[in-house]
Amino acid sequence: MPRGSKRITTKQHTSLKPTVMDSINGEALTHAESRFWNHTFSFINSMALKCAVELAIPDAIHNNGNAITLSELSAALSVPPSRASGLRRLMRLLVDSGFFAAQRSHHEEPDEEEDEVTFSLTTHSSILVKGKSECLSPFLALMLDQTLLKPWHSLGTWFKGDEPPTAFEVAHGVRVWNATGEWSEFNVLMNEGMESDANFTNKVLIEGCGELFRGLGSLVDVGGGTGSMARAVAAAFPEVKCTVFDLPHVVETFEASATVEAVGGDFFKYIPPADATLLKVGTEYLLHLYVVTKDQTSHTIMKMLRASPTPLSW
Ligand SMILES: C[S@@+](CC[C@H](N)C(=O)[O-])C[C@H]1O[C@@H](n2cnc3c(N)ncnc32)[C@H](O)[C@@H]1O
Repeated sequence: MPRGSKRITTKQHTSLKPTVMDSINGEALTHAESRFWNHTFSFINSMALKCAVELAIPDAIHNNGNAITLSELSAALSVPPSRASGLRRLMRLLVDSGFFAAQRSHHEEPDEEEDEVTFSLTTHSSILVKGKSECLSPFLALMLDQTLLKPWHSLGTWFKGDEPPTAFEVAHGVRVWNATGEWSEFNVLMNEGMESDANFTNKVLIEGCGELFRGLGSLVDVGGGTGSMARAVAAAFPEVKCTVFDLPHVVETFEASATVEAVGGDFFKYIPPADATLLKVGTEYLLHLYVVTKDQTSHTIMKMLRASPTPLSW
């Protein structure tokens, strides 16, 4: 025994207070391990979906009449034969998570041994087909882009200091809304991602609160991004003059119309006056959509339960 070290006798050992570990039986340990594995590798689900969107798999299935075999898919995506088994595994994973459906069909050829699987879209993947107004692919591309994933790797460091205020700044040395101003590709990714998300909430906004907008002369959407919501309000209520208010680099390419214009500025310093102010705010688990009318009454249009990464990482 090395000098200085102390032998722990059986007696000493058994006299130690029982720990949680002592009381975990084999079955519970197996559960704990499988929970641990599932949690540790849950990023695979996000990355597999990201890959499917990058390869445009939902579009390939849609363009093929919503039924495609693996070999047809490989051909449509120009995936070389050496990657065919990888593509099969990717599809299997996404079938498991409900993004695609798989149906086996028996070949009529007698020498064909394997059943061929036909993949089709499910409701979950139908919202990833590009070209439709309700398509969340740009949102996924934004949220799973390296720029927004890097802050998650800095979360531990962020917790250990008071500064800077966000994990995004720990990772990149700049605030997220300054980054969109400095990195043009990230600005496009952000604006397209946010717009695709807004296209989803527009319907609720228009159908859910028509009465609120009736009689208004003007409305300003604060942090309105590319103006998807303002345009939706203006289309449904042409008598409401809508202003999109956002940072100058976000609205610089905005195409104004008779009822929608854009103003660039910093909402901490100034907000253009209007009969009503529209604000979309995300918290940890809720998306809030507010309209504040001239008499300072705040109307909550929508509260949608959904997880948001912003309070932790941006
Ligand atoms: C999370 S995005 C929401 C965009 C849009 N409202 C939507 O729902 O899709 C937040 C928006 O606020 C804008 N923003 C951030 N800081 C701002 C500031 N200080 N002044 C004006 N706009 C700002 C960003 O450029 C971005 O477009």
